Amino acid sequence: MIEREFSQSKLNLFLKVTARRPDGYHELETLFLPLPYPADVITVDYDGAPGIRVTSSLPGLPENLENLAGRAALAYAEAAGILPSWTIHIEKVIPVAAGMGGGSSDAGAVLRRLNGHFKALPENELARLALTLGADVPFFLYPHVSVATGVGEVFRPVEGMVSPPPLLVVNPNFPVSAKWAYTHLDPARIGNGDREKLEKLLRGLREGDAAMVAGNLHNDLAFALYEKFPLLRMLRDTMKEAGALNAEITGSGPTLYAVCETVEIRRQVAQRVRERFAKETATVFENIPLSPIK
Ligand SMILES: C[C@](O)(CO)[C@H](O)COP(=O)(O)OP(=O)(O)OC[C@H]1O[C@@H](n2ccc(N)nc2=O)[C@H](O)[C@@H]1O
Ligand SMILES: Nc1ncnc2c1ncn2[C@@H]1O[C@H](COP(=O)(O)OP(=O)(O)OP(=O)(O)O)[C@@H](O)[C@H]1O
Repeated sequence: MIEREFSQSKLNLFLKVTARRPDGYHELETLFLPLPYPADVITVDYDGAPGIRVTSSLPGLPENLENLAGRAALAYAEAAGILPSWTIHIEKVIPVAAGMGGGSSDAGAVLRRLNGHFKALPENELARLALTLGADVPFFLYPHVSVATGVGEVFRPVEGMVSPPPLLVVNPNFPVSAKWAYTHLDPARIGNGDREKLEKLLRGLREGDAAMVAGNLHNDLAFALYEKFPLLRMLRDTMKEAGALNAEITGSGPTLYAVCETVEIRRQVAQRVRERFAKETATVFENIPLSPIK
């Protein structure tokens, strides 16, 4: 038997680092927006030889238990007391080490599918397991627009529908690890604040007010990235000059997203990026669905 599961990506439209914990991890307040595109597709074949195998469409991506999806499957089998005979394949579309949560999303999708299939673990146990795999994994168990605190695992759902403005995602084709981004965070930025910005951002999303969304984006991890990689400043400035209301880095980067007033402006911005940057330098994801998200 083969089952399929979608593995969405995410943007952090707001990311404030509020504290550094003794174990080196950081506490944050972040607004997660799940994106149905780009997304990976995961298939789980339950009828293979004993063991867990993970393959992917992307040459060079870690396989088997070195892949986060494989580690998720093993953690599930152990916690549920199941002898696995699973072959997992990842059709990789989400850029890797991009700040879009790709590996975390695959891991979350595997946990969701396996528990949908076996129904062996209660939700709180599944959430606990997810967190052992990475800070972003709990969000990807059931991706929904939410404000997260803790290390990203305590959720306050955003009430009602949100209507995100037209968004354009641009991935500069080089990787940045989350560890690098957190290590290079200026300690002076750590602390509470910008609450008002987050509230305005949420209001902008609920009211479908693109300018209010664009004016209240925030990412504490972005500053070091702009300083280290001038290409990111060039991409951001190009998108703004081409008509985007604003552009910012998501999560630990280096992917940027632009907030546009209309789909027509988004098209112009995408075209300008494609003209100015070779496709080897930047991948443009333009067709991000616009429908309201619950
Ligand atoms: C930047 C975000 O994507 C925002 O959603 C996440 O905070 C990163 O989550 P992630 O990639 O799942 O992170 P993990 O794989 O758990 O951790 C990778 C590294 O990032 C740093 N890290 C991660 C999450 C966090 N809240 N504080 C941290 O300091 C740690 O140095 C850790 O060693
Ligand atoms: N299924 C997977 N998909 C992507 N990367 C994976 C996967 N499994 C293991 N990895 C490894 O994990 C590292 C981080 O990749 P990932 O795409 O998850 O980063 P990211 O987009 O920055 O995630 P986040 O936003 O959660 O920090 C890469 O070096 C990659 O080799």
